[in-house]
Amino acid sequence: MKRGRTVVLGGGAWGTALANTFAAAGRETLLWARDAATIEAINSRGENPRYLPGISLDPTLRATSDAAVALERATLVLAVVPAQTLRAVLGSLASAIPGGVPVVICAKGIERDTGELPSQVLRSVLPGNQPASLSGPSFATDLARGLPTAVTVAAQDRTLAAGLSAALSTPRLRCYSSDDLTGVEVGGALKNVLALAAGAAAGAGLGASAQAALITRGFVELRRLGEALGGRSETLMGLSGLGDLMLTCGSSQSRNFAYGEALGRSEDLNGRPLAEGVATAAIAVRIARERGVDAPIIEAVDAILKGEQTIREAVTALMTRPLRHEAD
Ligand SMILES: NC(=O)C1=CN([C@@H]2O[C@H](COP(=O)(O)OP(=O)(O)OC[C@H]3O[C@@H](n4cnc5c(N)ncnc54)[C@H](O)[C@@H]3O)[C@@H](O)[C@H]2O)C=CC1
Ligand SMILES: O=C(CO)COP(=O)(O)O
Repeated sequence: MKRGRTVVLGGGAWGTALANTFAAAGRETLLWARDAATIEAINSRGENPRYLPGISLDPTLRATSDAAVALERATLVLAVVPAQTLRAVLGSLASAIPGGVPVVICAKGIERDTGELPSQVLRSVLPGNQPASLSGPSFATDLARGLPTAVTVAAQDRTLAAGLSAALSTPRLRCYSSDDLTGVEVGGALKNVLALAAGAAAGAGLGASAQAALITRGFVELRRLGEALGGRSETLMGLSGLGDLMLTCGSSQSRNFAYGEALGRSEDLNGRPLAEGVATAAIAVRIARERGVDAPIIEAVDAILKGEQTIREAVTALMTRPLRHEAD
């Protein structure tokens, strides 16, 4: 793949952390953001106090709100805005994104209104650009602090995926390539729903045993739904499925886990940071029903979020389901 300018769209926690990683590795990188104060803070003080407070960014990282100038010479674009805003953001930038340039989506979610995965959204908005997805266990604050991790970069075309993995890997970010775009996207989206469940169990004080049982059975649902949508089992067992599940279901550093925890403690949920799993839970339930996939934990998460069920009621319902063979 031709090496040139990487443009990261989105000045939130993950967009800033990724752009910072590439800049620190000496790659020509430009961060596009809409918030003037964020751009000013990155360019003049090397920090993003709103999304990555207390972290010093690489002095070479530059940010701009001028999409036309940023994207003019882009050879690679990363879309790092919330999944539910992806269509609007890409739509507004469509004329500035050069045709043929791969667009790597780093959002984790399923579009609530359509049931489309981020790559499907991209295909409908930017038919002249090949979609790819970057997903795996990777807290923005870890990466921004220079801590190492490994993720998966997927594209339908195996050669493109391998090229992207080489282009995006740095000494701190090891990118494995995959041609299972659907599996990688579904794994990243559904682990957020299960992190809400794990957080709610922790917040409600259900104990470590329940937590482990919930995550394990939740992972069965992630695999069932992922495979029903066309993802491969081994992908869902990889960094973007199991790997990210292990990370986000075990730490309050995850915004989804922390949201679930607050829910479990009956705390006020207004004004909390982004928790992608909330929107994804609703559409995942619809997709599971349409495809005849049994997903009781995902259903319970959605029902609790909608106030249709209490955590206590959900636990009783899950515990009294007909007994079954584990592997069925
Ligand atoms: N924060 C993390 O540790 C990780 C996040 N992700 C995923 O990355 C995606 C983005 O997450 P974060 O950056 O953490 O969220 P964030 O809440 O920190 O930032 C979101 C950014 O998107 C921007 N944005 C929202 N709507 C926009 C619009 N209409 N036009 C332009 N910009 C808009 C906001 O201004 C903000 O800069 C999510 O799907 C998340 O699941 C993936 C891996 C790690
Ligand atoms: O996806 C993530 C880590 O891999 C971040 O998870 P949260 O969005 O729950 O913070």
